[in-house]
Amino acid sequence: MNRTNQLINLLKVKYPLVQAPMLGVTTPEMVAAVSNEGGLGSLPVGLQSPEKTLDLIRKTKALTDKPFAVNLFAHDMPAIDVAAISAIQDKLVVITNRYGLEHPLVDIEKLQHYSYREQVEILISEHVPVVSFTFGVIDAESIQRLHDAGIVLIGTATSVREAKQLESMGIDLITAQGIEAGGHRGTFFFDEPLPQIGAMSLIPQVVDEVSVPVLAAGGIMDGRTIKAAMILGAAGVQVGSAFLRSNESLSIDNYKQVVHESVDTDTVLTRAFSGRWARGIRNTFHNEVEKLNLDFPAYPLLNDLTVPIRTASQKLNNKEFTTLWAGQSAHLAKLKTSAEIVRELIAEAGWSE
Ligand SMILES: Cc1cc2nc3c(=O)[nH]c(=O)nc-3n(C[C@H](O)[C@H](O)[C@H](O)COP(=O)(O)O)c2cc1C
Repeated sequence: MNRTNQLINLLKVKYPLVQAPMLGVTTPEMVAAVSNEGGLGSLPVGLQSPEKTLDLIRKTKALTDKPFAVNLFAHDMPAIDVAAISAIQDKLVVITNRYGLEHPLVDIEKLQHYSYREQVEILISEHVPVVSFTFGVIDAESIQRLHDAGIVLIGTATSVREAKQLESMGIDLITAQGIEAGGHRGTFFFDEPLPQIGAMSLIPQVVDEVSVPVLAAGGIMDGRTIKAAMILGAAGVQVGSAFLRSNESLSIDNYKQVVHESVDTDTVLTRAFSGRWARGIRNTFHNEVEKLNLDFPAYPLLNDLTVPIRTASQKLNNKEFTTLWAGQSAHLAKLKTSAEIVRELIAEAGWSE
């Protein structure tokens, strides 16, 4: 069986097309629309409480009876150095004051402890068919429990070394995330410089080194890029930025507009919002935080500190103090329904014939 058929059989989908999980952008409506069209929608629940996770899964199930993936963040919570984090918050307040932005302060002593382990129980009891994850590998016991429940696992790799690590832990499918990709890098080996490998180089090298099917991610926006990824050896594709401007996207109007007007050089990698490297369209917040020369705390501590700033910015439809995560090809994203986007991708890829 070729790798695409293997992937289709594993995921129980009609087409080898996965909508990338995009926390803050993806809605149950987007996930269901993609799955209903024969692709695999992915519901992001990284950093969400068990209650919210359950609610989102149930909302999605109410909209589709097709398989969809639920996406976790596979990191552990770091220890919190209250004094150091408070000092960073003080620096952020100077910025927001200067721009007259509302900034409710975070009580650092009460920062929530996220653990994907609590979510694993919900995924099992809700009989979720596919679980994907980023920011590392979930622990061996969780892998075993999810596999015992018949759940297919997809991990994210940004280098051959990470892909091999995922395969060695028994992960069923690997998303090879090129440097073009919007949002956070899935990188999880921190003993080497950040891998910055483009999809064109990453996909064939990962495909050569692992035996499980590989999903290509990063810069895939249309039939041309799908076909290129498949020629490079991908079994299927994972598409994110193409859905940024969809009707079902949570992104504020200004975000959709700036994505539309963006050019190839507008996105950059930044640690400004979360302490982890992520690709988005540069704005005032990036520039101001970069000037601070912060000693970035482990994820998600800076993320927690910037949530109120982003929320305030979004309320005002202000694009300067919120995340504008987008891939290098985001300019090609279309203002359509998610179902229309999927149908177009399938037709352009030549899969509907
Ligand atoms: C707005 C946004 C949010 C994202 N959030 C997540 C997430 O929650 N989990 C995840 O695994 N990947 C996340 N990603 C990365 C995507 O899974 C995927 O790698 C990327 O979108 C592919 O590149 P493209 O944007 O060029 O299509 C996000 C990407 C974007 C653009």
